[in-house]
Amino acid sequence: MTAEEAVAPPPTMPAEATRKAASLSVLYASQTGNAEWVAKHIHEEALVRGIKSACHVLDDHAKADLSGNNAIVLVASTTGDGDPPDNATKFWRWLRRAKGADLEAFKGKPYAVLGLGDTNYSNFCNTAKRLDRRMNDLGSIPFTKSGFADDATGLEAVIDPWLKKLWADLLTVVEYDEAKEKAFRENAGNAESKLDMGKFGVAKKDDAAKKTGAKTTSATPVDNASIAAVTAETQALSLSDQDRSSVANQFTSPADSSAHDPTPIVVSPAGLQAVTTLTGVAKLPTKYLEVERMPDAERPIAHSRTNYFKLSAGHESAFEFTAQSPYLAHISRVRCLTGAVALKRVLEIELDISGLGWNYTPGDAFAVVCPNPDELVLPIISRLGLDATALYKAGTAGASASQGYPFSMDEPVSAYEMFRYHIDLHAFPKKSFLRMLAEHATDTSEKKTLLYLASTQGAADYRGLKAQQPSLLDLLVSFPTCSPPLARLLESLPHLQPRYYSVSSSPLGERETGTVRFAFNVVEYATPAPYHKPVAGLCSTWLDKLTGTCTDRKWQDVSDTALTVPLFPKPRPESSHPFELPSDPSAPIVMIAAGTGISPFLSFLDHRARQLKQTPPPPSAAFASSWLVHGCRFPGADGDALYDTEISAYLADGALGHLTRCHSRVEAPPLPADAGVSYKYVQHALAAESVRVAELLADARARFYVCGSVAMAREVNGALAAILVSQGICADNVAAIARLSEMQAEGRYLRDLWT
Ligand SMILES: Cc1cc2nc3c(=O)[nH]c(=O)nc-3n(C[C@H](O)[C@H](O)[C@H](O)COP(=O)(O)O)c2cc1C
Repeated sequence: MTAEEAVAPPPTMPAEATRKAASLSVLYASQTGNAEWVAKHIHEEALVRGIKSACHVLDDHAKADLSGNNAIVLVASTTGDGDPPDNATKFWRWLRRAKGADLEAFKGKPYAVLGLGDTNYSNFCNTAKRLDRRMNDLGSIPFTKSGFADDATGLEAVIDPWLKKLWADLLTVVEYDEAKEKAFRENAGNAESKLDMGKFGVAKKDDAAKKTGAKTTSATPVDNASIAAVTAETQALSLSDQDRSSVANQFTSPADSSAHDPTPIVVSPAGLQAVTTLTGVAKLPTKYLEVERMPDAERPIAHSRTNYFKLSAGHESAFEFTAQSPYLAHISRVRCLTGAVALKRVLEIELDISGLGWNYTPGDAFAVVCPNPDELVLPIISRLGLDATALYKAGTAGASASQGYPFSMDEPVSAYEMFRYHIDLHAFPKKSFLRMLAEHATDTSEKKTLLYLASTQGAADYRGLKAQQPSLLDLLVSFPTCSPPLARLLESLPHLQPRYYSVSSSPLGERETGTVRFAFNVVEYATPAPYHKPVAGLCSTWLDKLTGTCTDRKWQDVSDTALTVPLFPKPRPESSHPFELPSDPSAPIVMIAAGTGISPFLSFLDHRARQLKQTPPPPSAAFASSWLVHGCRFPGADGDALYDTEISAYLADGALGHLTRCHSRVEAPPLPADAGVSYKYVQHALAAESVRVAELLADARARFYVCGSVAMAREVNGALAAILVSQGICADNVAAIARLSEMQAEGRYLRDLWT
């Protein structure tokens, strides 16, 4: 989809809507921080442009005074399987029930919608599209075209042009202070999107050149020759071909290098060499934050590490715990679910949550608030010339209270705490961030490279940058003369987001033992060729190290009671069809999973196994029509067929009716003794069992659950559609896909997916 196609048809403001709104309300719904970041920057820029603006998360819509004379900008992402983010669930509930004056308030209200989504998922930008429809139905009037940005191709391809148009259109519908708006425009050296590379003059002998031994240039004004010279520096600054191949060799064996070793980014010299003028250069982020170091105040790192989350107050109910104020759960046990031939280790951890008061349901999830590793945090702090223990207070320059901090700064925070607990150090660098870095690079060649990456001409290299997945440390190492002030970094970098995990245990067990279990892959991979940089998953690596890099298949008690995992329960989605067992225990269920996608199904099966031991137990045949289809790579004790022992017991006890195992890396898959037939991938198993699958698809009581990667879910969806056609239930593929969408809407086809 092109940026043009991602935008809805042009709106028409009726003639009567000529009175300008007195203020702006920016509302956002965001699961992992992208939409929040965009919304807060719209709000901050509005303030600087002299617009009376407030910014709130959708669940706090009451604070936005929607009944007032305001224009609304809505920025919303989509999560789950087309679901709204957790921080919009209360808003949807309110909107469904709202009547009278609450609904009247939307009539004639000017609004704009920006959606963030990912076309890898089937319900692209569903939240924003639903919001758009609802606002329209309520009589609100779009004052600019809706934008739908796609994470699969790069959010900025849509967001940047949408923002440009937003500002032009917004000023026609909302009052603003003309002097401030004029000052903003005049200060637009920052906002200039067309840059003559010559205006940066010549490269001077600088630290980078000294470091790399590169030649400096002297030609002025800058022409192609000097650009070429700059390129030579850039090349030296990055990696030569020889370096590149040695880096590649070095990183083909990730064990030899650490995922946190600083890695200079690679920029192709050819692109930079060709340009003399840059166009479409991203705007600088709005400056709004003032950060002050508190004199003679410091907090030792050791103190921060043991006490940081203890500063948060205790809570009465489980859902009062949040990312800022998490519950500290002790680790009781750990085990490794995979054997020696598995390509990825899968760990299961048991946590003591006896003090949390969380009555979870099988299929629920919780968030782990993981810190950044010290191997990254400390070099960044040192590279920026900051003192890790120094305490800082932040505020905004303007009188109006801003909510654009990367985290709550009501209390002083040390530099160490900011970088360890709050800032996402692996966030993909936005073009506006690169522009900001350019502003603070003293070396000409670094400045040019950064501006080039933030421009239209640098688009291919910018994509290359994405493929390299640079950390903040990688960027700072690649541009050694660049030292942005702390305030600019805090404005530009997104929050560190918690990571969500499905429970793999039953709440019936939790009530007995006060524990919850969850399973996860220890994420390790290398970036694509030619970079081959080792990457480690942030949270899974932290949990792995915390529990002593366990390889034992048997549960290991964790005796160190100081080891805690900060967490909070994920609120149940407002959706009427949560990922949970049907209330009728005899309703047929088909659970389709690959890898650790089996976790919520373990929770289902553990629950049913415990129910069978209760008095009175459910009827003996109650769970007979349950079917688990699970895909892994290698079977057996050495492989990664997770939970073999438990699943055999569930089959024997009657908690599970049927099992189909799929083994993708076995040429002629052996049939495990107790496991029925084996296939390569889960979609093959479904296709081979077409008749049975078709009966279940046609059974209004049956539920299909899918958990795992989006890629796997796409194949499963295709296989189910093909069965609907081949078994004569639907006339063609179009009808079959529509039938599956209906099943989703009815809660008969539930998916919990990740990319
Ligand atoms: C677990 C998960 C589920 C997602 N589900 C959808 C989806 O159903 N539809 C969609 O368009 N995008 C989906 N996305 C993509 C996000 O909407 C997209 O990455 C967006 O930039 C996230 O913005 P946020 O950080 O503000 O939440 C999903 C992303 C994740 C991680």
